[in-house]
Amino acid sequence: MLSIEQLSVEMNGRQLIHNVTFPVPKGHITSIIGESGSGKSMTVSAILGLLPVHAQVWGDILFNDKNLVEMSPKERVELRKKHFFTVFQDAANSFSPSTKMKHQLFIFTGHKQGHSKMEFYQKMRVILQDLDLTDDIMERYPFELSGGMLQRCMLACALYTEPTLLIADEPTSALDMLIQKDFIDLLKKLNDEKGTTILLITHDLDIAASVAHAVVVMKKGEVVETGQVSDVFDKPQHPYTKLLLENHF
Ligand SMILES: Nc1ncnc2c1ncn2[C@@H]1O[C@H](COP(=O)(O)OP(=O)(O)OP(=O)(O)O)[C@@H](O)[C@H]1O
Repeated sequence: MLSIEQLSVEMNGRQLIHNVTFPVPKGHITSIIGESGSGKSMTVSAILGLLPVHAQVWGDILFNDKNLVEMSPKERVELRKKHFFTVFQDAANSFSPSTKMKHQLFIFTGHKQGHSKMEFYQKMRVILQDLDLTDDIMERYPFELSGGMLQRCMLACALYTEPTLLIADEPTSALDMLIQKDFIDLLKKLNDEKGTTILLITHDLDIAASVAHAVVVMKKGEVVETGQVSDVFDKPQHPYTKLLLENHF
């Protein structure tokens, strides 16, 4: 599905990502973990083609055997629209404050897929219900909804569009503990029921342990360890992973 190979990123003469290699297998949840500044978000920006124009990138980002690094910006936007869906830390920033949710949800989903408004309403209503969101949120503005509700709206878009790859970058960091668990359960459900491949970026080891199949441990722009969650968490090999786990559990 997605394979990151020998990826390096340099900005302003500083190498921020060093020869990063890891797979994101189809149908699995892969979690990138590591402390703040370890390069998790930078790696995601490289995958999404959202690095600043002055960034230099080496290596390969292979998606279904196509190398994203070699694509034109236009081809990358097309591929991203068609196959990827991204949930960021603060959903409030993903929605425009002055537009009702129904218009924004339509733009993120039905419009992208060429559906009529009627088709969109029919499909979205069922999805919202499934996520314990009532219809009336469609008539609300983002500021009238809680952070948890907005994150669920983002997931509703993912459920609607059924992306090949869902990238969730610290999706629960802005949510309180109880809602975090609900959201993670929903991610798990999306993976279990739809087989959606998920790349989950989190600094929260409990979350990675509870939901991911595989983990990628990053430190200072490098991958220090990768493997199945049970292997890495039960028998960490790298001293940095051991330290992370010791300081956590
Ligand atoms: N736009 C930028 N220009 C230059 N350096 C940057 C930029 N964004 C991030 N960095 C640097 O790149 C390195 C990796 O940062 P990154 O944001 O990827 O870390 P992270 O693991 O996602 O951390 P966090 O969990 O705090 O978001 C850090 O040293 C950071 O200071």
